[in-house]
Parts: sequence; C-alpha cells; structure tokens
Amino acid sequence: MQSLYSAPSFRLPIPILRSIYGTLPRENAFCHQTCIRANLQSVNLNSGRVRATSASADASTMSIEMAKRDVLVALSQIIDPDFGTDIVSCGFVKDLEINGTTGEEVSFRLELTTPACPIKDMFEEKANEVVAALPWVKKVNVTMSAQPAKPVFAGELPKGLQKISNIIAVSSCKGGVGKSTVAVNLAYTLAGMGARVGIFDADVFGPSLPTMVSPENRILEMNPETRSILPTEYLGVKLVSFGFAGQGRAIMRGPMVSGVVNQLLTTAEWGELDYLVIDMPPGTGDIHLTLCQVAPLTAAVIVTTPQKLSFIDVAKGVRMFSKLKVPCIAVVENMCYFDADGKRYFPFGEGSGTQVVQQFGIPHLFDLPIRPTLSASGDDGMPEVARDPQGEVAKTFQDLGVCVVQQCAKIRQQVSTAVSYDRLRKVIRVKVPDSDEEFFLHPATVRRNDRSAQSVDEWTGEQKIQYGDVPEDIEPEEIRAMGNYAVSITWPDGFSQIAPYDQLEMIERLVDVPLPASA
Ligand SMILES: Nc1ncnc2c1ncn2[C@@H]1O[C@H](COP(=O)(O)OP(=O)(O)OP(=O)(O)O)[C@@H](O)[C@H]1O
Repeated sequence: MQSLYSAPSFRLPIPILRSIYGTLPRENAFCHQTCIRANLQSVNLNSGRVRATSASADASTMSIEMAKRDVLVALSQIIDPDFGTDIVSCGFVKDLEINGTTGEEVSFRLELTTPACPIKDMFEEKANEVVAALPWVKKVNVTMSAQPAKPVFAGELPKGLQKISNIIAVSSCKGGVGKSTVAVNLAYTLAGMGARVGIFDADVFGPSLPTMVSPENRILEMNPETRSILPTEYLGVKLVSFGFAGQGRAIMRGPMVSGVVNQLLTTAEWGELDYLVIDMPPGTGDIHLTLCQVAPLTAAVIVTTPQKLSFIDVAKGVRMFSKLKVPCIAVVENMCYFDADGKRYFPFGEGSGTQVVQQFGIPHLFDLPIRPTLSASGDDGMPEVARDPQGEVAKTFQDLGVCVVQQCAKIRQQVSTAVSYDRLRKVIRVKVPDSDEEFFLHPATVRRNDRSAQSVDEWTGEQKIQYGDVPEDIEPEEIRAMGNYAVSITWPDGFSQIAPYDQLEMIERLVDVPLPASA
C-alpha cells in the first residue's frame, strides 16, 4: 500500500486537510508542498491518537489555500502551445474559489488574451477534466473570458488607436492581386472567431471596401462634440474608408493623401478592437511609411499571385516591412489554380509563394484558388466567408485567421521579452530580433543616452543631464515594449525613457559580463 508520505499531497480531500490542520500547532501549518508531506506523515503515524478538534479560522484558510494550490498544480498540466508555457504561468487562471459546504466545489475563470483564441474550447475542456480528476472535487465551474492585451504604451498613440490590441496590415506591391479580397475576408473570419474587428481601407485613389461590403449607412458620420469620425458597420465589423466619406475617388497629391489617411485612421472612434485590419494601398510609397509611423502595426500579411513578376514585387514589400520592423507573418498566394473537368490547372505557374516563404523565412503560406464566387461576393457586397462559412474558401481563411491570432500573440510576447533587465548581472539584456544573438548594456549608460527633451535641449542640442547626474548603480524599475520599435524604461526617480531599438543597438555594449560568484 502506498504510504501517505509518498502519495502526492495534493490528492487529499479538503475535509481531511481541514481536520489535519485543525490538530496541528499553527507554526506547523506550512504551505510549502514538501513540508505538507512531512506533516501528513506525522499525522498518519499518530492517527490513532489525533482527533480533529473544531477547525480554527486560520487552519481553514490554510486548507483553502492548499486546495487552491492543488487546483493550480492540476491546471499547470495544460500547456499553451503558442507560448510553450502552462496556463497558470501564462496568468490565465483568475478568480479561483473553493466553495461548497465541504469545499468540494471549484470555480475559476480562464482569461485568454484574445476572444478569437482558436483553442479556447480545448482549454475549457481540459481545465474541467484535470480539476475534476482531483479526488476531493465534486463540481467544477469554469467560465471563459478574454482580456485582450492592451496596446503597448497606449498613452503615446493617437486617441483613436488607443484601444486597439492588434493592427494587421494586408499588403501587396502590385494592384489587382486580391489584397482587398483577402483583407475583407480575413477581417470577417476573425469576427466569426469571436473577435471585435475593424477594417480600415487605406486606399483613397481606389477604395474597394464600399463595393465589398454593404452597410446600411454608407456615409461616415462625424461626432460634433469630439469631432471624431464614427465608423460605419456591417455584420458587426467596423468600417472606415475614404469611399464612405461621400467624396468618391480622390484626386490628390502625395502629401495630401498621407494627411487624409492619417486623419481618417486616427480620428475614427474605433473603440475597443481586438484586430484592426488595414487594407493597404498597393506599392511601397509615402503612404505606407505614414501608416507605419502613425499606427503600431503588429504584423503584415502579404498577398501575391503566382507570376514571377509578383515575386519581385513581394520582395520589395517584405523588405519595406522589415525596415519598419513589422514582421510579415503570412503570404497568401491568390488565384493559384482552378479546377475544371476533374483536373487542376495552374494558369499563372507555380512556386512563387513557396519562393517567398523560403527566401524571406515567412512561416506560413496560404493558397487561394480562382473562384467565380469569390469575385461575385466581392462585387455584391457580402464577403465570401460570411456568405458560405462552411465552404472551401472559408476554410482557407479560417486557417489564415488562426495563423494571425497565434502569430500576433507570439509577437506580443517576443516584443515584451526582447529587452529585459537581468537582475543577477545588473545589466540590460537586448535580444536581437530573429536571431539567438543578444548583448548587454550598462543601465547607467542607457539612461545617459536618453535623447528626450528632458535630457537634451531640443533647440540647442545641449546636454541637460550631466554624466554625474546618473548614479553608476542605477537600476531600471520596469521595461515595457512600445509597439515593435522601442521600449519604455521606468527609472526609480519616476522618469520614463523611451528607447528605440535602433538607439539601443548604437549604445556601447558590455563584454564578458560574468555572473556574480554566488549565482
Ligand atoms: N481568388 C479569386 N478568384 C476570383 N476572383 C478574385 C479572386 N481574388 C480576387 N478576385 C477578384 O479580383 C478583383 C481584384 O481583387 P481585389 O480588389 O481584392 O484586388 P486588390 O489587390 O485589392 O486591387 P487594388 O489594388 O485595385 O485595390 C476583384 O474583382 C475580386 O473580386
């Protein structure tokens, strides 16, 4: 028979734990697991003589803490495949409570970072299963919720963008390859997965959105008090396009276009969104730079067609996003093939998408066939994925949607760990994106290199903070990611330094940083 000592302590029912702790002196009511085991053994040995007295308030609190610990241990068996970490470490478990007359009912909430999480049902099912498997548990109440990640450094963003968690650019370098078709269907797929979604049509010369969707209200309204634009809506997705501004197509010069796009995007009252999909205009011009500067793009999806010429253009687009530090997460190769007479035809050749994926290391490739229904649904204002949610095209978009959700979550996590403070070595550790390389910076040097108005006179360039003003042993209190391009470092004096990655790369590095002898 297995001894109590070797039995995992978290397998004990709450009532037993209560009676045990009720008999133990207070200082023995440890909560560390190994200590609990030792206590259980001694109780077991003495079980003939130990009689449960009425449980003290402290002991019963402790039992509840123990029970919670059991539950957390059980839940930590569930791994989030995207983060490679268990759901307890990810911080998903909230409001854990032990109820019921004898403490056999467990309630908790799993709070995910996106309502569109493709595996939320699996999480719910597994959580129920592992907690119900605890021998003392009679009832499990799991509720699911989502608390989308707050946009990093929301306060620095234009007001209209402050509550948007992820911004996805759908881009192509050539016109007419199906970029708007992909942007619109991707947006409605994400909405179908439970996310709050908006579409921004950034093409003022040839806006496609008004043709591809049919909202009742086809003119954007202005909130007279806040002077902000109210997006129109169709099937639950918020929409802003110059085509809904009552102006038709624009005849404008470059700088005017950037201004209009900037204003439309940032003054729209988007409200809380999980994903804003931006249908970029074709090419790699000024407008792209404006958009990337104004909006912290989380990721880009590139749309192309199989021709060789498209490949050359796509390469330009990938390079542009790479310079702007926006990760390209997927390539959609549109109009790949069509099926007729039981055969598959590839009218534009094959392999261009695969080449993009291989050459630029973009991890995901999605093929879309030529489909008359896709064209027809684009023309009559009902996205194909909404019209035929079970169809083949919708399945491909579902895969793309899952990819976007997972990659965005990963990107946010990577960004937040790209720059961190190593307390043991007392150095700022910077990981170089897309490589295993990392380097170390001396915190005081980072602080001394601040280029903000607090440290350097904007007009004269004169240094306001002197070398000696920064203590040699200064340590950052917090480092947080700011979009994809910078981190915000909070120092003990309350100063918040914004350090772009480019700037960090230029700062003198520490070499041969040893670990302290005690570590
Ligand atoms: N896979 C497809 N099968 C059939 N028709 C398609 C497919 N993809 C796109 N189309 C059609 O091709 C036309 C161009 O598509 P779309 O407007 O999405 O391209 P675009 O790249 O956004 O163009 P622009 O650069 O003009 O904005 C549309 O009529 C659309 O319905």
